[in-house]
Amino acid sequence: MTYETAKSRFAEWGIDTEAALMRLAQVPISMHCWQGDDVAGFEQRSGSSGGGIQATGNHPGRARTPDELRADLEFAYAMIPGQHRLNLHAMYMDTNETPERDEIEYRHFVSWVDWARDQGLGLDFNPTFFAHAKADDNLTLSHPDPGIRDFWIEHGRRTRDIAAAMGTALGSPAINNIWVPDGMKDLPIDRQAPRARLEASLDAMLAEEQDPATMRDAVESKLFGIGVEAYTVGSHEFYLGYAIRKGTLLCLDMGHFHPTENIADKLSAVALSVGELLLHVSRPMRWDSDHVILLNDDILAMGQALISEDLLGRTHIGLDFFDATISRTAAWVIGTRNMQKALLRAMLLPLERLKEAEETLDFTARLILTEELKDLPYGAIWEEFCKRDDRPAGAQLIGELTRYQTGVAHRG
Ligand SMILES: C[C@H](O)[C@H](O)[C@@H](O)C(=O)CO
Ligand SMILES: [Mn+2]
Repeated sequence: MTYETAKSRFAEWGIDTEAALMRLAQVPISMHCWQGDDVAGFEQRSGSSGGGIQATGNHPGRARTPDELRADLEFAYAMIPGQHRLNLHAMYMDTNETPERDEIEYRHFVSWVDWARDQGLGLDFNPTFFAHAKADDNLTLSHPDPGIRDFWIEHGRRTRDIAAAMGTALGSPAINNIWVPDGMKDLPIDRQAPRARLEASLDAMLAEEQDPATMRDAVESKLFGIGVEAYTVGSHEFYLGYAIRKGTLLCLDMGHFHPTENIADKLSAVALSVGELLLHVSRPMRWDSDHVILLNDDILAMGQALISEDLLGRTHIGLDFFDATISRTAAWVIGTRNMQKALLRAMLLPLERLKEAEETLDFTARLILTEELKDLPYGAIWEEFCKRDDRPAGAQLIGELTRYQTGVAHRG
């Protein structure tokens, strides 16, 4: 079906496809650097990923250097319509020096900033509280040893300064997202003390005021991780309360809740109490497995919540998945495009009509509408979106992804 035919099919429902295409082009997705190298990072002194997160698989083509990772990212962005962002972790420093985590400085990341500027990308940032000897107890900011807490507080402080410098350099605030792996394998006696220590450490880390035009703090909760099955210090209730009281962003990772919970449902609930949200869009399979996101019901619901509840303006969309059993570049491209497709579908809904049916309690009309709308030609609108930005779709995309993967397969 041609775009023009599809456009008139949508117009019959009062839907303006041109407005949707323009709107979608304005939505940046923050693509996570760690899908490109299985969360290994580029520190000379790094350890294993630890912290209960681990990429599984050994598909050829893992990026081994910052240059390889940037080349892979350039290819991936060239396959994705729109202008986007890169979400960088502190462990992805690009330097011949060997700074400890509590010694990192902006200059260790300046090559990323120069590259991002050239590529027209915004940057987001994260302290790395895992893959380090001082995180081996699975306790960092909540560790009972004040020396260990101070080490991580200093690391976190430095990442805020680096994020602010990145935001200043690129003219777009960097979201600095805090996730700590802290927890216990078996049942704790005192669940309160580590949480009180985590709160005090976060307060110390965030004490210096930063300009929100350059950087913003986010906190990411979690249910459990491998090795910390019994107790996570930074649980959802902990961080929800913290974000509300301290005015940080709240990060909702779709893999960090009980498997039957609907994460899209949480947006409108927490948005009444927190100003801005960060999403880690992911696909948990029975646990926080971080599978590449599909265009499935969960992602469609997330897109719909963002559009229908008008939350796009205060939600930063980041991705968090890592699969080492498939082409890593294809994983980025497929996942990011799926997020965009979910947003596009939501932008192509006749929302006023649907909301009116709901407001008047005409649930029959609402059901008829939602089901009939599923037959509209969304694919033709998406293809037009790709075409206008000179991005491939369908068989052409498959060819490009295969060609690139073949070219990087020789890497160890
Ligand atoms: C690498 C990220 O910081 C990490 O995936 C974190 O966001 C997370 O979700 C841990 O489970
Ligand atoms: Mn996450």
